[in-house]
Amino acid sequence: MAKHWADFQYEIYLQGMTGSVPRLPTDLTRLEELTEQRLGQGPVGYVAGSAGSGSTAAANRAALDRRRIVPRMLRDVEQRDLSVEVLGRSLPAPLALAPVGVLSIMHPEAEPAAARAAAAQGVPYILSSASSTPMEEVAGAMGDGERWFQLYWAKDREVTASFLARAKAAGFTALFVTLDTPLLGWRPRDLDRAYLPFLHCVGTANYFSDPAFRAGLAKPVQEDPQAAVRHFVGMFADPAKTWPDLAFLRENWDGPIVLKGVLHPDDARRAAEAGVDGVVVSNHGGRQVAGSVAAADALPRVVEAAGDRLTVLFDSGIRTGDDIFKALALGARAVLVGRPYAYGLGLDGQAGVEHVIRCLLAEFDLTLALSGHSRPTTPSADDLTEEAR
Ligand SMILES: Cc1cc2nc3c(=O)[nH]c(=O)nc-3n(C[C@H](O)[C@H](O)[C@H](O)COP(=O)(O)O)c2cc1C
Ligand SMILES: CC(C)CC(=O)C(=O)O
Repeated sequence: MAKHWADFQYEIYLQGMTGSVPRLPTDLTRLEELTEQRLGQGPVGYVAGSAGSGSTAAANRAALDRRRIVPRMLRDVEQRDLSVEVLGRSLPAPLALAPVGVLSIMHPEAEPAAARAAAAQGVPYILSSASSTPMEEVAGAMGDGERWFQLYWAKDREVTASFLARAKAAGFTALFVTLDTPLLGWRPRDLDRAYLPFLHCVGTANYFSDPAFRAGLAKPVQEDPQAAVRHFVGMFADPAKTWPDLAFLRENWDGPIVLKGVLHPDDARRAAEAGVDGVVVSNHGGRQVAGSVAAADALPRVVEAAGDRLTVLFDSGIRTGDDIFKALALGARAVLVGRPYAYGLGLDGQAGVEHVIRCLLAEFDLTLALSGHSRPTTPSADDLTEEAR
């Protein structure tokens, strides 16, 4: 019989017969608290935090919780295949690791450890351009793993061009352009501690090692790290960009381009007209617009607008296997997960990230089967019911 992701469940029980239990909880919602106990409030506040009073992050969860699965019976779910095609690649399951910057605040092995975990489990890793490690080093850690690159679209054209050229040379195939962060959102949890993580990784980070970025500094990074961070904050994103500017990226990137942070169906239509390949329906895990629509509530309308012109991915609030099922039933091809793997990294390095991937996919595999499906492409709105708000 084919190996299923759900086999992880019995692997755990069978190891229990020799007295061993998992090092981390299998309910991933417990990881935040454990990470805070281990690493303290500054780093975990940054990762866990969100915009304003946290209403968008809460709405993301509520929109997924409000939708309930209506399981179907007697549909032969013995042989299951979780693979999906995304951006011309066959993925072993509908999951990728979301771009999460500055991971050295979680663990000294940072992005390379997360990337190795993704590669070991066959899941794509989307490297943040705000990585605390130069992209070439992360790529070198990944072996054959699927490498996707996330771009903050800098004010400075030379910096953007340098990032695209470096990403291409390092073997990254798809480009995820994040649109929802032309400015940093209002994040009280970080503001109250005056905690901005970039000073903590100024010596190593991807930006600070970039030749085009360094060319814009009056003094070397090591001589004046605060000035380097100030320069970064002023140029990493560009609030003046508009849709026609996308032509520059299309001309300078050969592979698939995906726009991350689309919530309105008209923006999905514009994305299709601009000739990009996909969108991520996302509100950045609730970190940007306080009071924003919940990502899962925005998903069906974007899927409808995209039709078959765009691949629609989803993130913001995925914590369990049933969340993945619901996102697919609402029309997403695959999902990204952010904070849970950052906590896994903080608690147990590469092994912690692998644990998070395996738990999510084992639970998803079981949810799929127990709901009457054997393929991730078959759940639909018909499998869900929506409870009153
Ligand atoms: C600490 C942290 C850093 C992030 N850094 C980036 C980033 O550099 N680029 C980006 O596009 N998104 C970034 N995101 C957003 C994630 O890619 C993703 O959209 C979000 O985490 C999904 O929500 P979830 O954490 O609830 O899974 C970051 C999120 C967190 C929590
Ligand atoms: C603003 C970025 C540099 C990092 C990010 O995307 C985030 O903290 O959500």
